[in-house]
Amino acid sequence: MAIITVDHLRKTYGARVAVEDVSFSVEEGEVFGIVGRNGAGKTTTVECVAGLRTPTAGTIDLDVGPDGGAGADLKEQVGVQLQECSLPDKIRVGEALSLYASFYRRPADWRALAADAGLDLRASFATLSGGQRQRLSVALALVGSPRVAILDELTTGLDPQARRETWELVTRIRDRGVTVLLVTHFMEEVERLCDRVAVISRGRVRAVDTPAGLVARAGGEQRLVFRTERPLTAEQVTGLRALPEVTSATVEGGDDAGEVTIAGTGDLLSAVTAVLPASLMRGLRMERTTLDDAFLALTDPSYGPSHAPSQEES
Ligand SMILES: Nc1ncnc2c1ncn2[C@@H]1O[C@H](COP(=O)(O)OP(=O)(O)OP(=O)(O)O)[C@@H](O)[C@H]1O
Repeated sequence: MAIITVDHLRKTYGARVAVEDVSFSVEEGEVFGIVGRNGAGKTTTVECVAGLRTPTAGTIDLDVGPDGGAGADLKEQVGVQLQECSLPDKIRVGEALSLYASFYRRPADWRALAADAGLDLRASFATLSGGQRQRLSVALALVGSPRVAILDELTTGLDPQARRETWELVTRIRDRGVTVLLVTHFMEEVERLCDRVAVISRGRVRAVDTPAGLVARAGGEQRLVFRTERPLTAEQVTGLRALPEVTSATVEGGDDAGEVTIAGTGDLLSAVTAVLPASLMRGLRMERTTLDDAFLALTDPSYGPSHAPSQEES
């Protein structure tokens, strides 16, 4: 069942079109990723979903409460962690959480949230590391017991250990049944956390799929690259190209130094070694299409931070 349905969302800031035409739906209980280059319109999209910005056109349906996710109910049912978590330096973790809890009719057990996020209730905000601040911002987003958590660029700037701890926290949130809308730049994060993902480029959705589905769309191909001691014979090349697993076989140079690249699908290595003994191959390596390749193929490199606005509008 879809808990969020975004239909032909458009958002402009004055003459600037931040989101041109975005549609997707998020199923209850999934981690749904929004990925795109800088300035693609990700934050604007999730801010519209959170009710923090008013769409210029299009609709957003949230199936989160008896009144369809409007007004006070929306604020209670959607927890938001936006890019920067900023609190007064001297406020303690426990004070921040209990203050936020007081805003809600049905607050979560904030002590348990802090424990789950590995936070010391007595620590002041100024003393927290980047990872601890991000985990505090997630705990603050969850303090109203929302059914949907929106997490925007949660792990940007974190070291690998802090990033992993934050990923584990997101996994636990999902395991508790909270639907997660996750904005990210990191394909590794998408692979680890997201059930499905929308790729946004220039304010439009280019694809909505599982991470594996996106890789498959980009070809999902494997490449075997190696050199041979002796040049391949014409029969060997013809035999390789005739294999059903092989989509192309190219030989560069054609002499002893020639590099052979065989692209294909399925059990490519077994198929190729049945025609060409592995003992003939030198420096064999296998390359695969990655989620990074898929992301780059789906997004437009000419759009980026250089399109930043000269002034803030709302
Ligand atoms: N308040 C605003 N006023 C004017 N323009 C804005 C405003 N907020 C965003 N924009 C512009 O709208 C476009 C989309 O911005 P948005 O922040 O949604 O992109 P993003 O994909 O989240 O980017 P990033 O990954 O850099 O955070 C950009 O060109 C941005 O400069």
